[in-house]
This record gives sequence, structure tokens and C-alpha cells, in this order.
Amino acid sequence: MIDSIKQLQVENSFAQLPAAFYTRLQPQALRNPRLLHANVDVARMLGLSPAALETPEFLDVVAGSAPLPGGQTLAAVYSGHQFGVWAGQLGDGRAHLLGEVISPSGPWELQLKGSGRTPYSRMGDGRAVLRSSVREYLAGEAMVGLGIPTTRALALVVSDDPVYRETVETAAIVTRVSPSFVRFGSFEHWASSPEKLRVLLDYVIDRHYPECRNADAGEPGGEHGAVLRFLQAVVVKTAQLVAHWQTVGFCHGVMNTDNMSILGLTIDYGPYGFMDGFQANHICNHSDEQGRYAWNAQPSVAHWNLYRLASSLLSLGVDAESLKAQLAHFELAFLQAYRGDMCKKLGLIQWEPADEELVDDWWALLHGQHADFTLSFRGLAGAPKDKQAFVAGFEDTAAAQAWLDRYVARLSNQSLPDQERVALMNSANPVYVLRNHLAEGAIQAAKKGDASEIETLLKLLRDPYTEQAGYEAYAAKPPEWACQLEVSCSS
Ligand SMILES: Nc1ncnc2c1ncn2[C@@H]1O[C@H](COP(=O)(O)OP(=O)(O)OP(=O)(O)O)[C@@H](O)[C@H]1O
Ligand SMILES: [Mg+2]
Repeated sequence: MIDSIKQLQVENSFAQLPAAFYTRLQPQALRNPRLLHANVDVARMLGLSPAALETPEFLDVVAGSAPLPGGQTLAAVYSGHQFGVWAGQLGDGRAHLLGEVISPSGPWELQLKGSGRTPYSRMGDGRAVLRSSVREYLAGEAMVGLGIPTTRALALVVSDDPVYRETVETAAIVTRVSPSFVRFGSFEHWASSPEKLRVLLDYVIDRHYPECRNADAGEPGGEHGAVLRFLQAVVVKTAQLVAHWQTVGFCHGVMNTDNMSILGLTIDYGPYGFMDGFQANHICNHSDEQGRYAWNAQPSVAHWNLYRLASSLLSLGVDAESLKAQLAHFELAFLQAYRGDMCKKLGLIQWEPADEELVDDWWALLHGQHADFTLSFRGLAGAPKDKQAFVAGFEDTAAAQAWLDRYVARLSNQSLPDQERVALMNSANPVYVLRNHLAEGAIQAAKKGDASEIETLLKLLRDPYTEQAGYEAYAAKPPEWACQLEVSCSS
């Protein structure tokens, strides 16, 4: 473990790409920055000791006041489809890539978000408000706890600098950590510049998908074999990611192609939400008036986004039919991941064709009664033993009883000791998820300079399957006041 951020081994491979891919520039530091919270787990992953997080040089880097020693600070360009419409050039309008930490756990890029204007800011001020920064900071760890691929956050820095949104708020910077911040939109940006596209593709394949290169000679795809294998790999990772989102009730909120990680990670925690009461067409983003990114639309949106990625590869001379053939892997990859997750959540050893109907009816039961997503799944483990208690959780007790009878019959068709079934289910159905009102509590405390709620939530969310005595309120349905909460694209 290293006691100073200055001693980290740092590179920036992205900065070795041609200059057209980014603009080198320094962040705009916050005035009077304070480190509200640093993530000891992520620090350890980078090789940094807890002591390193308390040094002034650490604060300087994560507040944007000093460069990461050895790094080359830059903002990257990308484009994208936003809400289904081609938006043209976007890019890191409020983010700065500091460099890449070489540690035993792998190279990790460090990126500041909310660190000031760049040539890609368009009309934006380059800032992020404390509210959305706390939400981003927490969400990565919540995902890690659930075992879902994600970018993470190392530090959260606050200041008194005003930021003007619907009201006056204050600016914050989150230091994000990821193997890469390249998005589908990074590829779309070069869709009509095959030479640049090839450079980006080679960079991403070499660093993150080397297995796509090393196919046996004579494999299908000819000279474009690596491109096709790469696309297939992204298709599969993305399908699996969205399947995992679905089974924990996560709604991303802004699945624009510029918010789709090329590595299949959850990226850009803006107006996301973990559902409380289940509604299949739940829209978590108040700005999404058409419901384009509703929970039940996420799989098809991911597929649509992959089409956009595939289209951008056409200029390399790959034929459309071969690209389409890779996109066709989506459905199976999604269903395999979804069914695998649902088997665990329902305590089934393996998926049987008839389970499709049982599971669909489970969703319908939850939807019809607006039952709490997380509590309903968690409560299912004990339902066969205590039918009364389970059924009482639903308004339409007859419907709940009818479904439960079928479920119990299904369980009796497999040989899995009850104790093992319960353990399996409890390892797949979290007690704690990052409900909006819990994040809100942490935000309100953070506004007063108090990080204790962040600390509490991190403790619970990193181990979300284990009930912790004294934290019952964090597992409960949201209180009355929470129905007023709205999250939107304003961040
Ligand atoms: N306050 C802002 N100032 C400048 N640019 C902004 C601002 N807010 C958003 N943008 C830019 O608008 C585009 C879309 O924003 P979006 O909310 O998807 O991304 P983001 O939350 O800023 O960043 P990321 O996707 O890296 O998490 C991006 O190019 C982003 O950089
Ligand atoms: Mg974004």
C-alpha cells in the first residue's frame, strides 16, 4: 500500500491516441474544496492506503487543483443518440480524465466529474451539483454490492461554489474509477472517419478485448473477424448487464448511446432509481416524458443502442448482414442471464420452460398491486413456510395465494433442501437497495457537511444480502414524504 497519491504508477494510454480524440486541458478547481468522503475500498484497489486519503496532495488531485502526477489530463470527445435522436458531437463537457493507475488489480482510469468547462461543454457550466454527485458516489458501490458491473467512485469533494439549476445549489466533484470510460458514442463519433474509427477500435480491442484478436486462422469473419467478435462481445456484456438491472429493479434513466459503456459497465448515474413499488413501465427520470427509458423498455433500448454501435462499424467495410448476425446474440445472452438471476431469486435449481409463465405471473402480481420490489423478492424465501405472512403483504390476498400455491408446487418438483433454497434466495434477493429516499437522506446530511449517512449506506449496500440489526428502517418501504421525490436530467 502506498501512502501518497504522488507515488502511484500512472500512465495515460488514451492520451497516446491521436489528438483528435481529446483536448488536453486542466480542470477548473473548486474554491475552498473539502473532501466529504473517500472510498477506502476503491483506494485499496488502486494500491492507496487509508492514510494516503488524508493527505493534502490527495485532496489537491481529487478537487482538480493539481494534476495526477504522471498522468496527462484530458477531456475526450464522443457523440451519441439522445432519447432516440442523433445529437451529434458531445464529449466530456464536465469531466477530465486524469490518467491511468497501474496497480496489481489492473489499470484503472481516474476521471473527475464536475471539474469545469471543456471544449465539449456546449451550453453547460462544466459543474455537477452536490445532490447528483452524492447519488453517483453511492450508486457505484451499491452496484458492486449487488455484483453488477459498474464504474466506481474514489472521492467526493464539496465546495461552496454556487451552481445554478432550478435553484441555486453547490458544486461538487466525484472522482470516478473505471478500466475505461469509452462509450458507444465514442465509436459513433467516428462513424464516417474509418481511419480514426479503426484506431479507436484497435485501442479498445487491444486493451479490453484481446481475446477477439486471437482467433484461430480460418474462423468466420475473414479480415473483419476481430471486429465481429468485438461486437459480439459487447452485445453479450450489454445484454447481461441489462438483465442484471432488471432483476434488481434498477432503472438507469438516461440510456442514451453516450451513456453506454463499451465494457458493459453501468455508467453515468444521473436520474437512476431502484424501484420501490413495482410498476413494469416505471419511469424514474422525470425528464423522460415519453417513457423511452421505462424499466420494461430497458432491454429493447439496449438492443437499439447496440444497433447504433454496429452501424458505426459499417464504414470499416464490414457487411451489414455480418453485423446483424452479431446483434442477434442479444436475445439469448439476455435470456440466459435473466433466467439465471431469476432462478436464484426464486430458489430454482434450473430453469424449466413452464417457469416463463410462473415468473411472468409473478411480475404481474407485483405490478397489479404495486408491491414493493425488494421486499417482495426477499419475502419469497419464507413464503412456503409462512404462507399467511406472505399473502398478507398483498392487497389482493386471493391472487397472492393462487400464485403462491403454484410456486410451492413448482418447488416440490425439485430436490433442493429447504435450507439450501432459502440460502440461495437470500444470496440473490437483497435486503437493502439504494432507494431514492435513502440517497436523499445522505444528500441532506451532506449539504450540512455530514458524511455519516454516506458511511452508513456504504456499509449496508456493500453487503446488501445480510440483515444488519438496528438498520430495519433502511430495509423498509419509503416513508410518506418520499413520494414527493423526483429525479430528472438536472444535475
Ligand atoms: N453541467 C454541464 N456542463 C457541461 N457539459 C455538461 C453538463 N451536464 C452535462 N453535460 C454534457 O452533456 C452531455 C450529456 O450529459 P449526461 O448527463 O449524459 O452526461 P454526464 O452526466 O455529464 O457525464 P457522464 O456520462 O460522463 O457520466 C455530455 O456530453 C456531458 O458532458
Ligand atoms: Mg452522460
